[in-house]
Amino acid sequence: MPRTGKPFSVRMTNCGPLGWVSDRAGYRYQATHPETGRPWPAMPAAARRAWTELAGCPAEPEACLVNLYAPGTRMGLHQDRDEAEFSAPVLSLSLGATALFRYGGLSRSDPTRSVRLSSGDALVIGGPSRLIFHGVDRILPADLLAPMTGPVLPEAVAAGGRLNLTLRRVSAIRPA
Ligand SMILES: O=C(O)CCC(=O)C(=O)O
Ligand SMILES: [Fe+2]
Repeated sequence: MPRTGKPFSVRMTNCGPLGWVSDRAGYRYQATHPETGRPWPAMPAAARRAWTELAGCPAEPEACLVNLYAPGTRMGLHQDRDEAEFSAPVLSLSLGATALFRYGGLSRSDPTRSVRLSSGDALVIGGPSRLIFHGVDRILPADLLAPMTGPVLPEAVAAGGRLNLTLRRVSAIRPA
């Protein structure tokens, strides 16, 4: 995290041409993994397809942030504003355990509501809502989940964990 250098409780990685990274210096997008110096892996085809079908944005997504929530982890209320192009939405895809997702308005002090994001849910944060405050209050215990059929998560995700993919356009879209 900026200033402290401590890790977030939510584990993160990226795929696609650009990845969102944070360290003592702050937050930024970059084309390579900060430790290995290697490019991020390609975005899964299913995620790119979801962008084409749901984002309503002709430009390609450039970054896919992968958040891994172990049971007991959360993400504080924040805005996604490290991108240079706010006309493109953030497309969020949820897998695994259900999250209690909180969202409010364009000011931190605006009233908030919460909604459950379950495995397979897609959420578009865009248009006039592109800069709303949002976060994850908690990951619901597995016994509250609807029964899931088949393996939905990689083995590396602990039981009761959640994966969230956010696809983003990072750089300004050039007029055609
Ligand atoms: O995990 C989620 O549903 C939200 C993730 C998020 O807000 C972010 O990565 O910026
Ligand atoms: Fe966010």
